[in-house]
Amino acid sequence: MATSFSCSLQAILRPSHQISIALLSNPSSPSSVGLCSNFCPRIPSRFKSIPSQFSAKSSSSLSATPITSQIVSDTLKEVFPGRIGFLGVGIMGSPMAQNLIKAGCDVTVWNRTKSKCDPLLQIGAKYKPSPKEVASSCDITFSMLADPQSAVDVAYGENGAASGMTTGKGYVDVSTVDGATSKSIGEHIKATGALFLEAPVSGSKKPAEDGQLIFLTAGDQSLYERVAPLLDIMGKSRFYLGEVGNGAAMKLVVNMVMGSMMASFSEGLLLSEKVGLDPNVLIEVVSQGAIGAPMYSTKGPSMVKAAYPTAFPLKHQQKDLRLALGLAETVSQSTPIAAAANELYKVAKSLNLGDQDFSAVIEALKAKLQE
Ligand SMILES: NC(=O)C1=CN([C@@H]2O[C@H](COP(=O)(O)OP(=O)(O)OC[C@H]3O[C@@H](n4cnc5c(N)ncnc54)[C@H](OP(=O)(O)O)[C@@H]3O)[C@@H](O)[C@H]2O)C=CC1
Ligand SMILES: O=CC(=O)O
Repeated sequence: MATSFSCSLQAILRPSHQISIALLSNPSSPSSVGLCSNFCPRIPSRFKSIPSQFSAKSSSSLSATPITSQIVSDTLKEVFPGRIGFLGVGIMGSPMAQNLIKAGCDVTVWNRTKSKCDPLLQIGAKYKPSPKEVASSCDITFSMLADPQSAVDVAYGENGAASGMTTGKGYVDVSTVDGATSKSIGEHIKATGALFLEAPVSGSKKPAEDGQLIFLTAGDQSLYERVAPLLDIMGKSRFYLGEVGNGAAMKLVVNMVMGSMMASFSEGLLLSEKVGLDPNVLIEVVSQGAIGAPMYSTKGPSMVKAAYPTAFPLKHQQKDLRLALGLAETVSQSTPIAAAANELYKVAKSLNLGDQDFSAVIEALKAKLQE
């Protein structure tokens, strides 16, 4: 109970931080300042991380009244008085739905493989046997699917979400897909009278568990504002990028860079070893310098041990590179580095590494070196 209360408190304060910061930093109320620094340590940094020109944070409904669990739950009802559906509870969808449930939201889940819903049902989620039934019983439905085909099937295939959508409802697709797929899903949703937002996320399994994702949204702005408190439960920042397709494009460009970085890092690890250096020292040097990225220090040590515990499946990284190359094609931009990286991920997939973490791309390089 204590855990779920503090989780709710943090989640509820986050969407409303502009006013809560003002109230809690009142010099006449030093104990309130203590409460803020104890319970919302991430507020200052997340505040900075949301570029004001892109964000449309909702205003606060919090008051200076001492916070009790009843007030927290009332506040949640005020910032989001609705039922939430979640379609697809794989590596990402599961912790995202879990954070909504822990924050006190009324969440109904569906997954193609039903057993993956069980841990969520145990902590209070409801279950419906099809995307259609989830959408018809919820106000807002999120989907987190593997790829364009599954996103389409779940959105407007047989018994898809669109067949349960009506005016007043909203569909938020957080899967990583290409812009054309997203637009097609948006058109089918809007044809029902409902609203559509694409909102792919940057950040992997751990950021999803920690509620630290970055949402790259585009589409209906009123829906964006309506779901902002929910995005703030699951993420640390959110960007509103305008027309449907822009969120997908931003996500693909980011993951194109990430895939190339991982391939290049793999090459460096293998070269360092070959010339007699300790690759663990290379990881340390890279991490301390200007090219340091959390990805290198978190994944590097296990890569040296040839272990690839899955956070971001390699097959999804290859899908993102493929889609990014398609995006570049639409504007006739040459992307030779991403194209070379994509070839490596394809080799890794042919070595049956698709379900391993994308850092397993190093195995494709090892195989090439042995040729
Ligand atoms: N993992 C990561 O670090 C990140 C992933 N992403 C993106 O998020 C999305 C989900 O990724 P992740 O959770 O890692 O992947 P998973 O492979 O763990 O989950 C994929 C989900 O899609 C479902 N699915 C796949 N095919 C179908 C289908 N034909 N019909 C219905 N459902 C289907 C799966 O159902 P089932 O359980 O039955 O297989 C599962 O729920 C992807 O687009 C990925 O690129 C974005 C940011 C980070
Ligand atoms: O899409 C993957 C990620 O880490 O972001």
